[in-house]
Amino acid sequence: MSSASITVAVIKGDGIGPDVTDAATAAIDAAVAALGLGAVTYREIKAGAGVFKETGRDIEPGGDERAGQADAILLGAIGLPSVRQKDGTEITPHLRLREIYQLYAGVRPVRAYPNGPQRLADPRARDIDLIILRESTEGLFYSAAIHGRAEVIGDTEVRETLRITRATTEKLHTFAFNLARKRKARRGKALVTCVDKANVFESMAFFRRIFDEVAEGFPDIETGRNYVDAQALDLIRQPWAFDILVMENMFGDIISDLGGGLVGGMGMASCAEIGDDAGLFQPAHGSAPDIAGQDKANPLAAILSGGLLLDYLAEKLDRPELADAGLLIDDAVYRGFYERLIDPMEFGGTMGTRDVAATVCRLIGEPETRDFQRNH
Ligand SMILES: NC(=O)C1=CN([C@@H]2O[C@H](COP(=O)(O)OP(=O)(O)OC[C@H]3O[C@@H](n4cnc5c(N)ncnc54)[C@H](O)[C@@H]3O)[C@@H](O)[C@H]2O)C=CC1
Ligand SMILES: CC(C)CC(=O)C(=O)O
Ligand SMILES: [Mg+2]
Repeated sequence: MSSASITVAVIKGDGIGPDVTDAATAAIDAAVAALGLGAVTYREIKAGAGVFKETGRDIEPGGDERAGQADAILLGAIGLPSVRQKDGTEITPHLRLREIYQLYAGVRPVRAYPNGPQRLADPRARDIDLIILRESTEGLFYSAAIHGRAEVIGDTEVRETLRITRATTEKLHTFAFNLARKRKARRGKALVTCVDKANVFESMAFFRRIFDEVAEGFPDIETGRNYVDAQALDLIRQPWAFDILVMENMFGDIISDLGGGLVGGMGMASCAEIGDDAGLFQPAHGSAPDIAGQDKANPLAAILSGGLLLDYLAEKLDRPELADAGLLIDDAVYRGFYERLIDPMEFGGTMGTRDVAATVCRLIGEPETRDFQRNH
């Protein structure tokens, strides 16, 4: 078993970003320590609205490059509504990182835990376990990734481009079907639904056509097609009926917050952004300025993103034991809810950021946590 050091670039960012990032690194450390897998080296990179306010740059010099030199990138949250560019938009170096490293596959799990937070009264909502797969480099975010890409016509009109390319869309759908095969091996079933607006937009008809083409290569996986407006309805009406939802960038952004809300709130919304050579892991939520600095943020989205990071490194570094460390984080969160040991303030509970993080880390270190969810 290799115990070569793992290097993770850490961008804590703004608002609650630093607090939830500290929680994620603590959980990662606890998981690798529990399995005796050696140490993780963290290299911090300063970026965000705070840095922009101080220096006029959204990331420290050389930060974009150094982020890509690590084995993976861990990010908290970036942005403050009070800090804006001259064009009126916020500070978004993370969009640029997605573009530079072509992190096209935004994996955003939406999962209900037993005794965990619920927003739907229907008992079937206990079975929610789906993945929003959000294309993360193009779509309607293409103009936003790099400032100045929008077409500004004096003070009378602004045009943004919705870009769908065959190359990225083929990779995205292939990623979706490969993920479906992995989930089928574990759960016995898999369904990939293409979520689009192919009734109206040519770009979306193209997105769906490529979905159909890629699907032909995966006859073992069930497929579905849904318009995004109907999908929003279905996610409230019968979210348990879905498995992997693959969609354009902007749709994925919006549907992700709906997904977080379904299983409690944004503090449950983890995220992996994966490209061919790099991966960035961050909660799907923002910097939550309304609760920043009060120890109120739920760190579970960041902690679960840390689990996704370890799972990613298992494959990237060819160290399968790191996937066990990732599962240990997942098992600890599962056990924490199952045994009612985790009670975040986000859901009216008593536990602040540090308390939730400490509880998860303690559970990670207890032998009975191993394989907990598979035994329950
Ligand atoms: N990936 C990123 O770094 C993102 C950054 N942002 C930025 O964050 C700032 C705030 O944006 P908002 O639209 O308010 O979205 P937000 O996700 O920060 O907050 C939305 C709501 O969810 C709550 N919330 C979010 N995360 C939480 C957590 N971990 N625990 C408990 N409650 C949580 C907040 O208190 C707020 O009520 C903006 O500057 C925005 O641009 C927004 C989304 C993603
Ligand atoms: C740049 C971010 C503010 C976009 C966003 O909301 C997200 O990535 O989920
Ligand atoms: Mg978002």
